[in-house]
Amino acid sequence: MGEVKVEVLKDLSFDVYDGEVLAMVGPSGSGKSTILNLIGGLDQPNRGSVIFDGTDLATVSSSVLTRYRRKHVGFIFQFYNLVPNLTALENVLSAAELAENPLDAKEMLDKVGLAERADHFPSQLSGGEQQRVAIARAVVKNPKLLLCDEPTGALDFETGIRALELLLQFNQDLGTTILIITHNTALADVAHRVIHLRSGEIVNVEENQQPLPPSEVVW
Ligand SMILES: Nc1ncnc2c1ncn2[C@@H]1O[C@H](COP(=O)(O)OP(=O)(O)OP(=O)(O)O)[C@@H](O)[C@H]1O
Repeated sequence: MGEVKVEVLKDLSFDVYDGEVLAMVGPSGSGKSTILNLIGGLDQPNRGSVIFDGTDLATVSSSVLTRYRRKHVGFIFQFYNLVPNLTALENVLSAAELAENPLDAKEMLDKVGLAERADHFPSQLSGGEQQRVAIARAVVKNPKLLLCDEPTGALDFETGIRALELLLQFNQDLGTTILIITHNTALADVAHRVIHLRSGEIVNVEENQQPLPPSEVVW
């Protein structure tokens, strides 16, 4: 940033295993979003590599990166990021149309319990419902990787649990690898592995021998 050098991630190295649910937890500013943006192909690092199935995302062109995002990555954001002038179904269809092997958009809306609300616009849906549409939109592409940035951050406790349950259901049914970044350490209890970050460094990696079902998580 001009004269100011901001070193965000330092000597950071980790693997994400196929089919796992991995949580990255750390305080504000620890670098979680930066990591998600690198893995999601939204940013490229100044140094180092980000390897997905043998391809180093750090060195590919922006069009290769676009294809990578389109084909392999589903994003879920804290504030849903639905397109306001498209209905719930159209939001899901818009993602399906970009994908090579999409799942059925109506079926995905049904799986998140919103088949009846398919023709409603985001402004006509509650926060939890909007997040469920966002989950359907991310999953309909049938991506290898679901990247979730504080997926329960804007939801009340019960609605947050419901969103978590849906994510884990897709992990089980489709084998989708899920990476959740959060400052809420309670969310980490549902993950298979947890990486703890502080100031751009990994301070600890733990394996949850018995991940909790979302219904038993409390925050
Ligand atoms: N585009 C940028 N330019 C300069 N510094 C940046 C940029 N993006 C992030 N940073 C800095 O990188 C560090 C990590 O930010 P990041 O957003 O990855 O953290 P985070 O753990 O996701 O935080 P939060 O939980 O608050 O979202 C912070 O010090 C931030 O100021």
